[in-house]
Amino acid sequence: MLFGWKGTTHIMASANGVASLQGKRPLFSFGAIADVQYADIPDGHSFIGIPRYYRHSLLVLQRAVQKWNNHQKIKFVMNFGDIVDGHCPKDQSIDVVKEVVNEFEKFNGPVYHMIGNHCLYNLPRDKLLPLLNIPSIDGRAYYDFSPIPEYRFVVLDGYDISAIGWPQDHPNTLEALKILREKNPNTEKNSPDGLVGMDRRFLMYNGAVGKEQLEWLDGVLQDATKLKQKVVVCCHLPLDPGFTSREAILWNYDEVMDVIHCYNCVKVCLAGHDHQGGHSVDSHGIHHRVLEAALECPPGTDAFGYIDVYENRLSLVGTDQLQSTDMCFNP
Ligand SMILES: Nc1ccn([C@@H]2O[C@H](COP(=O)(O)O)[C@@H](O)[C@H]2O)c(=O)n1
Ligand SMILES: O=P(O)(O)OC[C@H](O)CO
Repeated sequence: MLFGWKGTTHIMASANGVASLQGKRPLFSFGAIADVQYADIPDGHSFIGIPRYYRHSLLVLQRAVQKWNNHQKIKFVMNFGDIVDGHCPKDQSIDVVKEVVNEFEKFNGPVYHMIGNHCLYNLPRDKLLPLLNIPSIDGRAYYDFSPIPEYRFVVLDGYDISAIGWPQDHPNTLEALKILREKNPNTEKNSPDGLVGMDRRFLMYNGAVGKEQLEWLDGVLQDATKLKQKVVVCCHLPLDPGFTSREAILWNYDEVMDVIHCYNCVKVCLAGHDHQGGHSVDSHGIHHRVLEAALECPPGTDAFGYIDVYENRLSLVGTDQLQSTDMCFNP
């Protein structure tokens, strides 16, 4: 990790950057929002007492869609997961997911969703993925797309190996439970108590990328390299421990980054889940930007943005809580 910031401490940086950021038109732009976690319930707070505004988050999303539509040059929108909160009454889950998806669909263009732990607390994969329009075989929720020939987006499924979302006897559930048993001795598998350093990520609300998905990722990056495409990797769970809470990272972030670091095509990794947000640049010059959560915006404030994509940088233009960030790289 070379530099970064977390929460409100912002360190300006231009590590592998570019002399002038002015004067060029973006190749394209896309909208971004994370952790809407809507539920029709009164305000509450996280386990450590951070306020959560379950109803207001839908208003944040509505204002986001309005802004993206008014902008007129937003090509698509990325939703970084956790569309609905785990506290949503379960008899409302399907309707609430539909309601939030419907708000996203008011955007005049494609919307790409990814799954988060809270989505999976509400619905199993076979119900959830069709509602989110995630193309899927056997419940897998990873995919890629290329908005222009020069760029490829890879959406990872961070709950591929997970104790939530798969049937209880599914091999992926069993593999996840084995990992949790080995790595987290607490009875409450969401508790990091007693876990040291990076081991604090072995919590039930996180997960891992499985072997098949890793092989798929390798193939996509090989192909992108052949096609001279730059790649943006998106995942609900952050992939870099630089300036992210250790309790929020993908279990096998190291294996995923080992694959990514075999190539030069990945320039930026984007994530949600760690609600306070952050930005780091890893040892290979890859930017990791974790987006601040819509759920934790006090009423009247926002956390969404859009990203202008250039040949040599991604420029995140944030609203209110979502900090603007320039991510420069060698093209
Ligand atoms: N230090 C912690 C943090 C969390 N937990 C457990 O995880 C659940 C989810 O936490 P949120 O902050 O996302 O609401 C929480 O209900 C606890 O069960 C914990 O044990 N210790
Ligand atoms: O979105 P939650 O409730 O799973 O919270 C995740 C934590 O913020 C990870 O640190």
